[in-house]
Amino acid sequence: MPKTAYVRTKPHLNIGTMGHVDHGKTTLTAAITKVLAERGSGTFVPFDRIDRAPEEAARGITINIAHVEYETDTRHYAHVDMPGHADYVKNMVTGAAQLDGAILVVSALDGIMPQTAEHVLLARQVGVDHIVVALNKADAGDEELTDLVELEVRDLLSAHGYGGESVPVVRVSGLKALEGDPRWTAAIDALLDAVDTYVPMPERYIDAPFLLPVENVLTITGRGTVVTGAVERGTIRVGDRVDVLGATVDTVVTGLETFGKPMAEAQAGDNVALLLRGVPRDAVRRGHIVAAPGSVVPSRRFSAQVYVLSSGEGGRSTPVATGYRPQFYIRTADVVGDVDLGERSVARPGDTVTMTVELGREVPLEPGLGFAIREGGRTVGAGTVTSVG
Ligand SMILES: Nc1nc2c(ncn2[C@@H]2O[C@H](COP(=O)(O)OP(=O)(O)OP(=O)(O)O)[C@@H](O)[C@H]2O)c(=O)[nH]1
Ligand SMILES: [Mg+2]
Repeated sequence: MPKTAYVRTKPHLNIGTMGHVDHGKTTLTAAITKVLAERGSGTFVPFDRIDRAPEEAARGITINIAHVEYETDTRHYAHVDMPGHADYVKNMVTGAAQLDGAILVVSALDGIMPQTAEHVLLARQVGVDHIVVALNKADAGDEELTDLVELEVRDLLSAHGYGGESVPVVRVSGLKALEGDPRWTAAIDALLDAVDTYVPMPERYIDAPFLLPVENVLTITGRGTVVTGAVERGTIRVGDRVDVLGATVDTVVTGLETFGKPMAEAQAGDNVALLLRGVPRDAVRRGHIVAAPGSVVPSRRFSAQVYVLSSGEGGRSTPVATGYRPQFYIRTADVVGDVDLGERSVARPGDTVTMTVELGREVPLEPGLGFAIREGGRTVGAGTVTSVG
């Protein structure tokens, strides 16, 4: 049976749930899909379908299972549920998830915990400009305590430049909404209204040459290799030629889908799967870039402005010096790089410094591109490319 095509009737945005382990991100994600499915504008995705490794669900030409899609009255959303897992935090810090807004989930029972603060800090650094707060587990929380947690969250957001007084804070219960309790399904509606109205539609660079950072690679027997990811800029159609940088091949897009539905044209902001003609499965990896032919030139050397996280923010407790060799997370790529701090030669935690970096391999770079610096599984710095070469 032919699949129903994706029809673009509403603006598309990418959002996600973030927050401390066990505060209820996945339960809330499932509850959102359930409430919207009952409204007739989406498919219910149960908890155990969201909360499993992408590899296990890599079936057909489809999107990374960490994403779910749904529609409100005014918008189409791709929603990525970010477990406290380091790999997903990594997606967030490199901007691979390309979040236009985020739902910060805070348990009303526990209040702000270390990852609540870490995620707010990272969101700020990667340019997520709008956060809506879900004070979850409000069914089990004491009202006065919940008021205190709300104050605490608003303060945290203000401290990171989010204007805590004006950020919508909605008291929800993912668990009770999943059970169909009308008081709490109404709270999910209120949360979605807050997202619809508070997170503005971002500018999309639809006219720029096509670029997609590869997040995941799959094989479909008999059809070929599929890459998935969010389109960073431009548009693409079946039959278009593309370069795969990293794999250094040129090929043709022979299939195009979003959330399992074929589409005629994908554009900046869309989460898509591209079927590539004649590209061997092991030639393409996460971190490679699919781009309009000749539109980007990869390089190894760049200068950047970098903020070195303080130990209180989860960063290092000791300075870094010229010769430091951490991992650079640039788009979906993870590349080792040699740091040169020039005359300054050392940078202490909490400092903002300029540096030049020599990467271990070439990647497409451009001024303004954000990246994270990680070492031993934790984020130690965040920066922006200022010049290339
Ligand atoms: N009382 C109550 N419990 C909840 C609610 N939402 C989630 N829980 C419980 O909290 C626990 C954690 O929920 P998850 O949804 O797995 O939390 P998470 O934030 O996705 O956790 P990680 O992905 O591991 O970071 C589970 O036992 C849920 O049943 C809620 O609204 N009320
Ligand atoms: Mg979870």
